[in-house]
Amino acid sequence: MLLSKLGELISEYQPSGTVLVIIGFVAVTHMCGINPDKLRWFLERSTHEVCGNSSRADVPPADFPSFTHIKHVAAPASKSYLHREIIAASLAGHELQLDITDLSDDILATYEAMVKLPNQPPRKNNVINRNASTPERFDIPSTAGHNGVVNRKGESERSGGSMCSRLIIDCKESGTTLRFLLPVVASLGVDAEFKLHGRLSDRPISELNEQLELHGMKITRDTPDSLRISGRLPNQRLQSGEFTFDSPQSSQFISGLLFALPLLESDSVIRIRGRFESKAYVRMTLSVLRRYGIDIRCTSASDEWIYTIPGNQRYVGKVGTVNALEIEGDWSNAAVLLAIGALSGEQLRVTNLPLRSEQGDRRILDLLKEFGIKLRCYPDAISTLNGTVDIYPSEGFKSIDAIDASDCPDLVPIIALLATQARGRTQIYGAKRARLKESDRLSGTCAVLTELGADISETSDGLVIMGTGILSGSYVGDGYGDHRIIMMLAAASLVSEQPVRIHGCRAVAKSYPDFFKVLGRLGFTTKVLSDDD
Ligand SMILES: O=C(O)C1=C[C@@H](OP(=O)(O)O)[C@@H](O)[C@H](O)C1
Ligand SMILES: C=C(OP(=O)(O)O)C(=O)O
Repeated sequence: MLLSKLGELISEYQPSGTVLVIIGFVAVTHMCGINPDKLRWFLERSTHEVCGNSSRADVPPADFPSFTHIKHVAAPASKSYLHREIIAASLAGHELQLDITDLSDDILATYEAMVKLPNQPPRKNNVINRNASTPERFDIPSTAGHNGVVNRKGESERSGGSMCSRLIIDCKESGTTLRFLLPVVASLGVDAEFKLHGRLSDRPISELNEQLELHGMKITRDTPDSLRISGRLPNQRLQSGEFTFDSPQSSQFISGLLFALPLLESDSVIRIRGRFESKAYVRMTLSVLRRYGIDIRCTSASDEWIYTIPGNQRYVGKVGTVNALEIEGDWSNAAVLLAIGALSGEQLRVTNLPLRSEQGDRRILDLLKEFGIKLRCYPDAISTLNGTVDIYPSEGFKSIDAIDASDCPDLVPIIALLATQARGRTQIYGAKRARLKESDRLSGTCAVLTELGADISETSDGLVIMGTGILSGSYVGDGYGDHRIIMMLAAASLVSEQPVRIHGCRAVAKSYPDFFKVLGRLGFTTKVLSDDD
């Protein structure tokens, strides 16, 4: 029996709250007439197998062109790059449009904020400009959270409202939106109130706030779900200078400042000492900034990193439309798709993957290989930046002694699931910050996999998993409302004897609104349950 026939996933979509949907995975062969992959095969002159982050030409594998019956799925656009691109394109002065079909909640939060912000710091007379004709004050409807409504095609509609001088930014549950836009707003000299939802009100922010306060800003937190920022003095904006962090709890503090500090009148320095985790995300920030003409110099020595940021810079970019097709694929979400391939016992092709990438979560490729999962990667013929990964049925997974997750914290839940299928003991360490996400992802992952029957335990900074193979427990719950745990649970249904029941699956919209639709296309079937089922 195929593993893929074992799993059954039951989920509840909100906000209806009463509708339960059963999703069972059945091995449905993908049927297609003219196969685009086959066509691409003929167009390609050569195939490359990519090892690590370097690529070498290779002869095509003997079984390579057998495309017709392969299930395939394209990775969605990278959420992290989308946030960055929207901010940079907007600061470059564009009338921002999004061309994205499956817009996630997090990206919507950043977009809605950026279309309301001026794109340049105030001029000497303190007039703030969104565009040439924008007045000094913002037109902000009084209903917080629903202003600047954006349809999913990306057109901004303002619903009218009163004039007030404080901008409302609804971050939803997006840490990136909050931590990137706090410094950006401060650099633009805008008084703003950030609305925080779900776990975002508990996630670390004080280290960034302290630095902003040391540089001319006043931050008030009257309630946990709201944070206000303004200049300490009237019309004061963020002051340049030295910003210091000791083992920062989030790299997003650094990325946010890197977006903001080039806009200040004088030069600044960011100095980081101690442990600097999730560094790959800062590299992503720097790569976007470079494309927008922003000059930042980095030096590092043992446990100190210094970013030197000249002031008075301007973002320069050509396009005002952020198009999902021009953003590289998301390795964090692709990791779940690749794991589904590995666990299903069938061949799966994941396309739209940047084989060379700054994304730390590209690490999943190396981890899959270390787990002993057979895969092949090859770049696209037209844009060699993009590539495809084929996952083949594998005999059995090998455990991995030690996985340092300090640069890829978002992979922790899905790695833990893969480790349950490996022969032996796998330890994940360096993942303390996984506790500081949409949920405590170490205890959440440990709890849900334990309920499913896995042998897993928590350490202070990671997880220890003894591979057991097929999981014989059962799970009913909301996956801690955490998109990454919910997606991992969906994948776990492939190796679980009992149904996996997830309430509130809508939480996946934080990063991957189409996730369950994609599962449907891959052969998972859905069934609506009544409350009595
Ligand atoms: O900058 C980014 O895009 C992100 C940085 C990481 O956060 P930390 O730096 O807080 O680890 C990551 O977990 C998050 O999902 C996205
Ligand atoms: C932690 C995440 O995002 P953010 O920090 O932007 O909320 C995530 O997407 O897993």
